[in-house]
Amino acid sequence: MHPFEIKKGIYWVGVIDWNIRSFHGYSTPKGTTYNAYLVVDDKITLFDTVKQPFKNQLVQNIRRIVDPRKIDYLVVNHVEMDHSGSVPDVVELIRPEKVFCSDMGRKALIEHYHREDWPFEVVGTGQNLSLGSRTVQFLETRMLHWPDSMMSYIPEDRLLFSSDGFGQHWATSERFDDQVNAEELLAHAAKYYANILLLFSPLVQKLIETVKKLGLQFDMIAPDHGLIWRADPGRILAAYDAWSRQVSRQKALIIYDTMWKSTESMALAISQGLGMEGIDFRLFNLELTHRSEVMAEVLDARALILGSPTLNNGMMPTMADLLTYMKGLRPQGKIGAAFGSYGWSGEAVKLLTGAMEEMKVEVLNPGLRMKFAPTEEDLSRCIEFGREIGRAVKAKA
Ligand SMILES: Cc1cc2nc3c(=O)[nH]c(=O)nc-3n(C[C@H](O)[C@H](O)[C@H](O)COP(=O)(O)O)c2cc1C
Repeated sequence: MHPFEIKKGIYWVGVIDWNIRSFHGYSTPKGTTYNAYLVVDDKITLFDTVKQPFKNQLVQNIRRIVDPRKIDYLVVNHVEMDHSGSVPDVVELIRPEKVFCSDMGRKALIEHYHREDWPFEVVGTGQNLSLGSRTVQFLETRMLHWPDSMMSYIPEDRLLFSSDGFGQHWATSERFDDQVNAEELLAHAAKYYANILLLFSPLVQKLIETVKKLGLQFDMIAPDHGLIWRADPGRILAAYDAWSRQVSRQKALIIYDTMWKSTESMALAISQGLGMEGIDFRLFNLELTHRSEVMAEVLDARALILGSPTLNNGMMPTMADLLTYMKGLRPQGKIGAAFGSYGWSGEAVKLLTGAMEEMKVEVLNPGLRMKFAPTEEDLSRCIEFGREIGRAVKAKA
């Protein structure tokens, strides 16, 4: 993909990764982009690089605008290798006067690439760098989502290079929010938030406060993945505010696995009960749905209803996988309950209940266990179980 001028003298020089399908446990069925940006001013400055196998494409893009050796500064907003993987080659090629990064960024770059000799210049919130007609204001965003993370704001252009914040894993030929379907874009941004930033929600709240305190205005928010927000940057800021406050709606998820469909028939009956109470619900069979798709739905759900048959005195491995993943992402303010079929010892429901308690989910009841295939009467109990959860969902509003 050719470079693209996003504002006068400011270029997207990133690359599109159409083929990536998995990102540290996160499914990326539609690929991603690694965005890097070049600001041509008295001091020519490159903001971030790309994943190492794409370094030639990055350099080609830069060459279409300037001779890479004319670049004066490199800013590393985030050290994770999808953005810094090309830093060693780029530093070798451009020989920058300075490499700007946070204090933690300098440490992490050395821990990754073992080059203490690079011309590091450590910067933090409140520090400004003049590029000539423009200024870069650095904004440290520690643990959003790594200790080294920072963002760079150019007040003259009201432009924020937001690193991994406000990103989406979505490979497109379009570069801006107004060129794609708005709902689809927001869904990608929500999935990204739920799978990468959810656990840092209190820090997102702090960032929103800092942005307000500093009076930063945005014409454009340019993340390191996906599309650039220019039509209405306020929309993604408002979404981050809601997601980080973990605002939920009257929605319940029934997440389950099943070997011989008894747990599945319980799931369907429970969903009938939820429907009778007017609750939006979604069913996810974990054999068919990736954990990261489930997390995207967890974001605004109020109830988590987890089902597993007992397998070898435990729960299904897909459920254990989801619980490990979800626990790390720390969803808050949920209510929940467990269910499942069993044959003789029936431990799964208790294990699911315990896992939810560990995640601080407000567990509504001890759960519903049924021996082998449920009878009609059993299914009526499942419907009532769903209704009880539905009423709790409404009461929590
Ligand atoms: C390989 C295997 C291991 C099982 N282990 C247990 C067990 O340890 N304890 C138990 O109560 N039931 C056990 N069961 C029985 C299932 O829990 C029971 O068949 C249940 O109805 C399956 O629910 P499903 O139709 O939703 O898969 C096991 C079944 C299979 C196939």
